[in-house]
Amino acid sequence: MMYSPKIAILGAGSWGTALAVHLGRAGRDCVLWGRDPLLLEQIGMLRENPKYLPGISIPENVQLTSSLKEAVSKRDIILIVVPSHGFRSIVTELNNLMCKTDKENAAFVSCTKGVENGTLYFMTEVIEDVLGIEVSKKVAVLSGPSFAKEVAQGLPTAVTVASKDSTLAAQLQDVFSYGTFRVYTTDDVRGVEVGGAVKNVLAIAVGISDGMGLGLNARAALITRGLREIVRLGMNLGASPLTFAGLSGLGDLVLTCTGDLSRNRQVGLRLGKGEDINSILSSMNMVAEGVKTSRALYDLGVRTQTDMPISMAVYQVLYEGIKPDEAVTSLIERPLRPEWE
Ligand SMILES: NC(=O)C1=CN([C@@H]2O[C@H](COP(=O)(O)OP(=O)(O)OC[C@H]3O[C@@H](n4cnc5c(N)ncnc54)[C@H](O)[C@@H]3O)[C@@H](O)[C@H]2O)C=CC1
Ligand SMILES: O=C(CO)COP(=O)(O)O
Repeated sequence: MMYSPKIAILGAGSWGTALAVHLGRAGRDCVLWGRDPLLLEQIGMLRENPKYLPGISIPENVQLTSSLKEAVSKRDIILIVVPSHGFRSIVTELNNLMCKTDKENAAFVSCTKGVENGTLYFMTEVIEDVLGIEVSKKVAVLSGPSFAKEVAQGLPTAVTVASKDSTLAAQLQDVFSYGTFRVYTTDDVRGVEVGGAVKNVLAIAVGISDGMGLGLNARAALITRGLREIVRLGMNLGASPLTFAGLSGLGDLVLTCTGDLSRNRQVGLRLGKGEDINSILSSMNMVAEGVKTSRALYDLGVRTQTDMPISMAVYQVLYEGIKPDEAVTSLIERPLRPEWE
């Protein structure tokens, strides 16, 4: 019998809306939840999200609600697509409002890319911490190179679903794969989360370099040495190095560092041109995860004794008032070393 799950998508920003559009087109039973009732009402009237994904029509079969309780009642799959700083509060609300049976029956899928400040938890760890679910059983991650706008436009996209539960990973692969959207599976949950979180910080670094006009050689160097940082951290956290050559590693790193649709790259470009981080952030209506993640990554680097000079330089620019050109100089003047060690 065909697997026909009921899906809830929590977060009506650009990515949540794009996923709803995609799943709606695939004929899936899905409901999109957003915290802003007025926006949800507007989306319902226009059948598009004017704030986060204008110009893209949302299929009629996508249900809409601003009631979290209603969204997650009797759902088989719950996609969490809110920024990492709001992730814990949503999961805590779920924990409080879902009945035991609904909690036990649902699979929880993080579509968020970041690390929680303070705890330094990845999103599946936040889920486990709050819901007390063994990660191996009911948790998955969806990640990879996937600009919301392009997914919503139906352009070819390949992503990765990671879960320790191979049956769940295969079910999600089947649920999401439709049209030009291809899904691969892996059991390396932590590796996929590391790649998705760190690439946002590195995209800020590449944006800074490009914004300063440092050229294509510098861009390639930052991406390649940045990948080295992802691999080092990932391996210190028990991930498989192979994961970082995949879609959620190199794939998303290249996309975010070079694609102008990236909000993180845009933050970097503007920093590189001399703008102040506070004025950049106050002008944006969307999240650039790398800004908050760079702080958590700094702490994670210290805790795991991982050498991550590019990520650290981004942290210094964002939080310690170091000027972009000083950060570049300090990277270039580092002691010379073998490429692999
Ligand atoms: N936009 C993209 O192309 C992609 C984004 N992602 C990831 O998806 C996550 C969400 O990003 P976007 O949808 O792009 O962000 P966005 O900035 O477009 O929208 C964020 C949404 O979350 C809501 N929100 C913010 N704080 C919240 C909270 N505390 N509780 C509940 N809702 C809250 C906002 O109202 C908004 O609806 C991020 O981790 C991002 O890295 C992943 C792949 C692609
Ligand atoms: O994660 C993304 C694409 O895979 C989106 O990147 P930004 O958050 O930088 O826009």
